[in-house]
Amino acid sequence: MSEVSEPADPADPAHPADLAEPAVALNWAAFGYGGEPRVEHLNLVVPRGAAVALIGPNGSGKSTLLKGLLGLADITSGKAIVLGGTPEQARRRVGTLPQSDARDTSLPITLRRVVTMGLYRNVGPLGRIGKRGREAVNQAIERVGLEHYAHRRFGELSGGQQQRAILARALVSDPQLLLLDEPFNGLDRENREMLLDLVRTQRDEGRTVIVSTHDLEIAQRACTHVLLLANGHLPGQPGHPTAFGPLDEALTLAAVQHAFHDSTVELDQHTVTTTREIDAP
Ligand SMILES: Nc1ncnc2c1ncn2[C@@H]1O[C@H](COP(=O)(O)OP(=O)(O)OP(=O)(O)O)[C@@H](O)[C@H]1O
Repeated sequence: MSEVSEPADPADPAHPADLAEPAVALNWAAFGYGGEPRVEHLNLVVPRGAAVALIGPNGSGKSTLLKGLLGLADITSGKAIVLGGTPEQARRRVGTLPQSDARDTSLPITLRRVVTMGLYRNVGPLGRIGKRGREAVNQAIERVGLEHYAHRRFGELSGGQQQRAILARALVSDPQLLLLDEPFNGLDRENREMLLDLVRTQRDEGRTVIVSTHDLEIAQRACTHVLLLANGHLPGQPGHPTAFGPLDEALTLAAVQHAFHDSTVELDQHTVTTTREIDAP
């Protein structure tokens, strides 16, 4: 016989009633800039604890979708619910790793300071980071294996270490949703394995991860779901989804070929690779 539980308190963010809500629900949503959609026709529900691989060719709107979920790109039509509210309301509970080219490595600050910045949205840059905050910073740095580098200047770290530091900054506030924009770009094998492991751990701990990538092996090894985006058929048209669902149902060769309609798609054992015809020798 199953147990009868207490009624849910919807005001308690850690309560199961809150966790039963999807992490993201998009209802014919479109996101873009200056009122112009760059990705559209998004109709999907991401359950809590899912890890979604966001895959599509250049320009299909992966970054725009991630920015839209943070309230940093316009919602030009439809509706977007993130962690039960608007993207702006959810932002404090979302951790982000922007694309590496959006990173300023010239700032003369330590890795520890970079990670501490992940708490500013809760306390503000002039707010006091108490003992708990300092412990959270230590834990986030340890989690990405950089405890011996905490006092190094951020700009002196290798690309992979910088990526880990930004990841620690995303994790330090214990976010319920992680949005990672091409975090595997330029990583060597060791950093890549560490990041794959971290995505799996986040998911196992009940957090939701949406990770954009060009690498289908990452989807296959770390994710539960896949969202495939395609470019519009004419230049300048917004991107749109071609498949969304659990990985074993949605990540098929046909669906990938559909998304990358201007590329050659090959299936090699467990790995699917795409080559743009324009780039092929
Ligand atoms: N800030 C912006 N203002 C106006 N248009 C933008 C802006 N950022 C991106 N775009 C346009 O939106 C479209 C989608 O770009 P987006 O960066 O979201 O695609 P993507 O799938 O992430 O591409 P990539 O794989 O190259 O990172 C592109 O046509 C791009 O030129």
